[in-house]
Amino acid sequence: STQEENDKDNIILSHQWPFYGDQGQSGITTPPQRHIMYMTFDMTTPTAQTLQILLARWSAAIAQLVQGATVGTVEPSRNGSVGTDTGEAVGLDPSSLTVTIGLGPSIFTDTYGLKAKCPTHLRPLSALPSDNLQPELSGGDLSLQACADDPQVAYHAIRVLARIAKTLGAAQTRWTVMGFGRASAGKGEETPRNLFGFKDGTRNLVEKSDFDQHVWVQQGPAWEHYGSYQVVRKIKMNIENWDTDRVSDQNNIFGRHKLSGAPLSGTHEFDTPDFHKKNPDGELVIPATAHIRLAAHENNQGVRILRRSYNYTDGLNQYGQLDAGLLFISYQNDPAHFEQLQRKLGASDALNEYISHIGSALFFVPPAAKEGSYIGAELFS
Ligand SMILES: C=CC1=C(C)c2cc3[nH]c(cc4nc(cc5[nH]c(cc1n2)c(C)c5CCC(=O)O)C(CCC(=O)O)=C4C)c(C)c3C=C
Ligand SMILES: [Fe+2]
Repeated sequence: STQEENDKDNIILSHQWPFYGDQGQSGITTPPQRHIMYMTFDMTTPTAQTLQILLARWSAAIAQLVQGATVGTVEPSRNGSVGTDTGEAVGLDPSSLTVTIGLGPSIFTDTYGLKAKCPTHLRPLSALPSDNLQPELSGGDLSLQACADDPQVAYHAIRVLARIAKTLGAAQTRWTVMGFGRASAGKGEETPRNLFGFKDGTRNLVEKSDFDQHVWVQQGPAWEHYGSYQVVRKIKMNIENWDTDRVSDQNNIFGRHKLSGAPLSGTHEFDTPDFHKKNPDGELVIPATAHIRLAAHENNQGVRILRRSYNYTDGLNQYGQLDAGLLFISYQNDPAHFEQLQRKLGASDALNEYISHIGSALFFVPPAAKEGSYIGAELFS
């Protein structure tokens, strides 16, 4: 690659994103970093005050972490003391770290006196066709999405935040996924590939006007504005079977060409798909069951979602096959938008032969904290 490309890459890799702000939390419309450490938590306290302290401590810690700083002493001077920060990110730069906090439906119950504050559209996701969900990979009261260009920086962030939660007696870990090779592109980024070898994120949302229309909550109580709904699906991909399939068949499954990413109706990656085009035999060029036909906004009353997914691997399964897939994450201003798309995909997508949705959760991601405050502060006033 050219010197110019190297410079651009280095600038992106050493970036520092703000934690405090007036609009949405970082890690949503932020151009996807290379790695993710995603974790959910179950509350272990019935006390609203402990939840409040947890959100305040997490916020203060994240504000430090995104600057490449530790959350406290690594090597205390007093002999025999335990360090506050675990130390494995010392010497690594901020690496574009963002940590995004999500609140699950179960936070907004009488237990914490928060029933009346429940975000307008927050509730458990509906059961959807082709769901194969495992309870131990689903749900959670809180979520943390740490993304960074260095996996060790993302890992460290989650590790110290989980430790804070445990020390407070506030929350314990529930399920986690470590992901790599961002499977969606931000503005100006080249479209990356998922583990099926296809470009993923070609027709994703990248413009601010689209974020305002489809991603950020702009209605309802003022504190919800610039919040968003985070849908997470752990989707297992049957890689060995996929690899035995003819590429022409794979192209028909997505409705795009594998190498170029162009829609089957066009020649370049960013050509607009023509869903009406037929071949000389009168057959649809983008088949009726193609993934992009079923998911496109043109065929879904204009519904659009922001995808921010990552590839993951869990090593090998009990048969010695690759145990891997997509940690699908989407942001939208109403979870019903995701459900509308997945209801259709789950019923008819040709891709279903090769994938299985094994984990699922929904969280409300509150707006960013103002300097001096913390995420979710409005819940307690
Ligand atoms: C319910 C939402 C979606 C799920 C779940 C989903 C799973 C999934 N997708 C791929 C790979 C690709 N998806 C692509 C496009 C695409 N996918 C969704 C939604 C879901 N995908 C949308 C809304 C779109 C855009 C459709 C359009 O407007 O054209 C593509 C094509 C390239 C692109 O535009 O991103 C690929 C490839 C996998 C592998 C997967 C589950 C494992
Ligand atoms: Fe997709």
